[in-house]
Amino acid sequence: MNDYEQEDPIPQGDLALQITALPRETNGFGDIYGGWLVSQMDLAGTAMASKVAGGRVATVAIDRMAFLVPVSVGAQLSFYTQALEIGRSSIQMMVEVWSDDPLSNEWRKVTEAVFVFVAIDGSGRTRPVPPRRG
Ligand SMILES: CCCCCCCCCCCCCCCC(=O)SCCNC(=O)CCNC(=O)[C@H](O)C(C)(C)COP(=O)(O)OP(=O)(O)OC[C@H]1O[C@@H](n2cnc3c(N)ncnc32)[C@H](O)[C@@H]1OP(=O)(O)O
Repeated sequence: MNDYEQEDPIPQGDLALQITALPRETNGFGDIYGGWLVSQMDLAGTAMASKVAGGRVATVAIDRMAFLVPVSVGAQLSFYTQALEIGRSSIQMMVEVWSDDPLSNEWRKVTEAVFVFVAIDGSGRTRPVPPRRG
């Protein structure tokens, strides 16, 4: 079994975004385009990272990306995020995408990646992530 195979079929982290995959997001084969999925993952991760960072963040890296299964048009996609590691200015965030396919009635993980966000100030310079409260 490799790192990406599903040992535990339960989403990890907090629900950050839900969206329906529409026909306009397909590639030439009629499957949902991976690049669109990546940009939605970035939006979900940015929303959660900016909460952790207490303000503006920038995506500095995307690591360990895996597309596990194709996404069908009409699938209800749920994006889950989990902060894995918080450094001085950086936040490593696992982003998982789960699909509820109305045709097959299947609920499964379709992709995951670790995004690295960096807390920045209004001038685009790094700033420390504030200490967590509580
Ligand atoms: C079919 C599939 C097709 C898919 C393909 C289609 C794509 C389809 C669209 C997708 C869409 C994607 C999503 C785009 C999302 C945006 O567009 S966001 C905008 C793009 N990002 C940017 O513009 C950021 C540009 N970078 C910067 O401005 C500077 O790098 C930053 C962020 C100010 C950081 O500056 P720096 O000099 O690197 O700072 P430095 O102090 O060295 O590092 C800061 C921290 O980052 C960490 N760090 C820096 N670099 C890295 C790295 N590479 N790795 C890990 N950590 C790092 C450092 O370790 C440090 O951590 P701490 O110790 O402070 O915790």
